Amino acid sequence: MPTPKLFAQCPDFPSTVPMADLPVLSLSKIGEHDGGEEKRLFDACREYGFFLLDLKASQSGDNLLRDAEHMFDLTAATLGLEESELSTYAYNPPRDLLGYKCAGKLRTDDGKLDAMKMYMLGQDDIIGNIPPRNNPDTIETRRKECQEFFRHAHAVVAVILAALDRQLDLQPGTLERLSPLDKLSDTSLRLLLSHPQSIVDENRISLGGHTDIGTVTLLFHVAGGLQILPAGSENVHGNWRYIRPEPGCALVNIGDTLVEWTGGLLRSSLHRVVTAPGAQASVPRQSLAYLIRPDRNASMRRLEGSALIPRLKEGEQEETRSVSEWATWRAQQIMNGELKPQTRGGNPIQA
Ligand SMILES: O=C(O)CCC(=O)C(=O)O
Ligand SMILES: [Fe+2]
Repeated sequence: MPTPKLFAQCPDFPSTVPMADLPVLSLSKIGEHDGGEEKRLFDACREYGFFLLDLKASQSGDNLLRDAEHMFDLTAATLGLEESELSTYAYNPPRDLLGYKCAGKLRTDDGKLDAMKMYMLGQDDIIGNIPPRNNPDTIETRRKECQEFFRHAHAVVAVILAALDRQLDLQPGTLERLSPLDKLSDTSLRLLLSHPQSIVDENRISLGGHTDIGTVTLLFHVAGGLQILPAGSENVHGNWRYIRPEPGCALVNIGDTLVEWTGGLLRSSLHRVVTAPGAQASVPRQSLAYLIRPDRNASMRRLEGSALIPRLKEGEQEETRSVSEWATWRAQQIMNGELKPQTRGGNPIQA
């Protein structure tokens, strides 16, 4: 992502590192219900759980690119504040995931500590579904810009969800109705920053391997470093593939909730962030993740009304928890080390 302006400020992504071969799909074509483009989207969501979304040549895409650029400025201003000020907004996991997370709070796959500073902005706070939370002035003075980002990002995700409804043979509007902008949810915008190292270790994991818990994530990045583990590959350094950031594109990935809802048809892939490759390692790395979570009271039960989504097999238990109960349970299991995140779903469609 975002615009050529930000890419011009970053050294080139090297062509010599192993890369994931993700398709680039056009938001404008998906918005016009182009059957071929929608099929490619569906295939990518099942094979990789990831694709690049070209936002150019679309009014809603252009709006979002402009907003994302504003959010890059906001990230630099917010995460550039003194640690002593940021720590007064510290997040409080697993109960409250909004606010500031300093680097070194999380354990990565190799047992070391992460290197990612983050600030999480809640959609409910920014849109006004709840009374305003207390955020640093860098954010409070830009509430309007943040609102624009949330609204435009939500509109772009709605186009993807509508295409998934059609491909999954669901009633029109099914997926969007489960994640409305005006209902309480844990949808958030994560502002991320990692600083360059004085001595570069290209294998340093700045954010450990994970899958996203929600439905869909839109990611905006300029410097590389994000990697995905191809399905079926063992989790060793040599198997991870870099994703090359592309100007004018957002990276889209499927989260665990959509794997549950589709009985494992769609895939959520393990991903992580390492040192940005080549000369990019020398610059601060910023990114933005818009993480969509459904209405808190929605059910995690498999979606009904689609002939493609498999029914429960003998002995399989129906998931009856709500979205928020399931998320708390899963986060707790991961924190206790009882569950190791891994790629899920991508199961073949039963004839
Ligand atoms: O910074 C990135 O490129 C990825 C961030 C990410 O995966 C997340 O916030 O869930
Ligand atoms: Fe992620």
